[in-house]
Amino acid sequence: MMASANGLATAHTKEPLFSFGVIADVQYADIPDGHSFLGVPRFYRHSILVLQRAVNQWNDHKKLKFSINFGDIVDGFCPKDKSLASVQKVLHEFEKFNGPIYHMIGNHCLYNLPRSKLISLFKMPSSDGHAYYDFSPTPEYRIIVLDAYDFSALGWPQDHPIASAAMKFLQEKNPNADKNSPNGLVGVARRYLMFNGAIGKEQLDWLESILQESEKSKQNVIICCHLPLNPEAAAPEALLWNYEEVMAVVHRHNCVKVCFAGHDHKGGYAIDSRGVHHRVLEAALECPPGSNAFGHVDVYHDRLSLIGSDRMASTEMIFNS
Ligand SMILES: Nc1ccn([C@@H]2O[C@H](COP(=O)(O)O)[C@@H](O)[C@H]2O)c(=O)n1
Ligand SMILES: O=P(O)(O)OC[C@H](O)CO
Repeated sequence: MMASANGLATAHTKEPLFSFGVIADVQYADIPDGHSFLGVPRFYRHSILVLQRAVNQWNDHKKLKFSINFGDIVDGFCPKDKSLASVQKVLHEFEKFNGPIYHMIGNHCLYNLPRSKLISLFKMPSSDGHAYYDFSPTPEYRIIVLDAYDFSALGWPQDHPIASAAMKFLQEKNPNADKNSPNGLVGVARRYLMFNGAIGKEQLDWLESILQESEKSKQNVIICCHLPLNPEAAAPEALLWNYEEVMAVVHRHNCVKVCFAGHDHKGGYAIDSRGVHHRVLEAALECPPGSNAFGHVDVYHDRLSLIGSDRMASTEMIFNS
């Protein structure tokens, strides 16, 4: 709390260093409403209206430096002859935002289009065809966007060595005939599902080098990944296969303050044993007509403040050090 001129205590009157918009799991498709495997309603046509309202609010805010889309812009039930047009339709809505949009690849994106096509449609600022990248919006901060499907059975041609290795890995971890079924798997082992994936060795090395650089430059780091990295913040079925390996890299350094994710549509929040905040964002797809799930993040030296609309909970994330 701070003392104000009229003597009343007011919280956080300082201007943020910068602010950015967030939205997750739009999963648009021009198909009737449905539900998840577990019976949660999904509103495939309405979700693009949520995105439109997000972009309007982001533009009205006037001071957002950029926005981040946490993946799954089109649903896997989208008829495959409509995949490209549907992805383009959603991207067209994002393009109405008065600033850059940073995208990431989700499993539903990969049910629709190959990763190479998505990387070019999303205009990812990565070199040599990777779907992971980083950028620094102000000297004090760096944002890292991870590719959760780098090592995955999705999105690579079926005869690609990564697809074969990922299928072999899943065979070893999940004995079910349906590799999307967690039946019989216990606790966090329920994450070994085909709709999840992992950060490959090269990407892990890249993450390590970026975190070393950030630490040297005294930058705070925000990690964004379609798949959650913390079991307290998400259902075990939603976790990145090698979340422990990624968090071991993160915890070797002191610079990562917050990890954001999508994928687990109900959303979640936890602070891990090392003080890193994990915020899983509520999905646009599961907003009943007229409701919303998007927000913006105000970034300060010592904290992040997520201001959510409606179904997206607001969260104050104060750093340890
Ligand atoms: N508990 C579960 C959850 C999912 N599955 C399988 O995954 C597919 C996709 O699930 P959604 O939640 O996105 O609908 C679903 O069709 C099932 O094959 C499962 O087996 N058990
Ligand atoms: O977005 P989906 O359809 O892959 O669903 C993901 C699950 O909610 C993860 O538990």
